[in-house]
Amino acid sequence: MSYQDPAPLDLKRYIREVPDFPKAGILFYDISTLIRNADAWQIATARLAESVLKFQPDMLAGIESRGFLTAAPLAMRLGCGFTMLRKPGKLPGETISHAYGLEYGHDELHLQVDAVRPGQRVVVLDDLLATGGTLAASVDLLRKAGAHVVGASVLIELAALKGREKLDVPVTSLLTYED
Ligand SMILES: O=P(O)(O)OC[C@H]1O[C@H](OP(=O)(O)OP(=O)(O)O)[C@H](O)[C@@H]1O
Ligand SMILES: Nc1ncnc2[nH]cnc12
Repeated sequence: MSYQDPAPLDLKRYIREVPDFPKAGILFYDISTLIRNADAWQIATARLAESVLKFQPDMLAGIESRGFLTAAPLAMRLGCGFTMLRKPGKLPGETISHAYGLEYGHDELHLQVDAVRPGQRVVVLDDLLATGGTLAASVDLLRKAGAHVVGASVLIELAALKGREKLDVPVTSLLTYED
């Protein structure tokens, strides 16, 4: 059964653009204003589900923290498991990690070594693709844990930063900003 969009809603109207956050020169795309609107968030989630469904995932992986917001409702909707890629010091048990650069700094992600079963089809979710460092690190970690990473999906893509070029899996995005 395929999802029928009830209205041609322009989701970009719900993304707040904040200049110079978190530091000078960065234009921050704030999804708070999208997710606080029930109708807009429901439509965004449904459209995202439609784009993720074609990867036929067994499991969705969400990236802390805004990636949890996109991945968790989709996992429920698609009947998939959900696993978390987390910032340092948050996950118990044995983890693997990867440090990476961001548009506005550096960070590190961790994944539990037993987070996925070998060969499971995993789609990694985030709210936004900028330089691609975060998603590239996530794909790397999921593969080290034995996953078959079949795709990556985001709400927002900042195309000028060419993050997509860092990824060797197909990427879907709902809203593309050219600059
Ligand atoms: O493509 P990149 O240049 O790697 O940037 C994208 C990442 O940056 C933001 O996360 P942030 O680390 O700010 O964490 P948050 O989700 O906890 O706010 C965003 O949610 C993505 O995860
Ligand atoms: N410009 C931006 N807006 C919101 N989240 C981001 N993550 C990385 N770059 C970002």
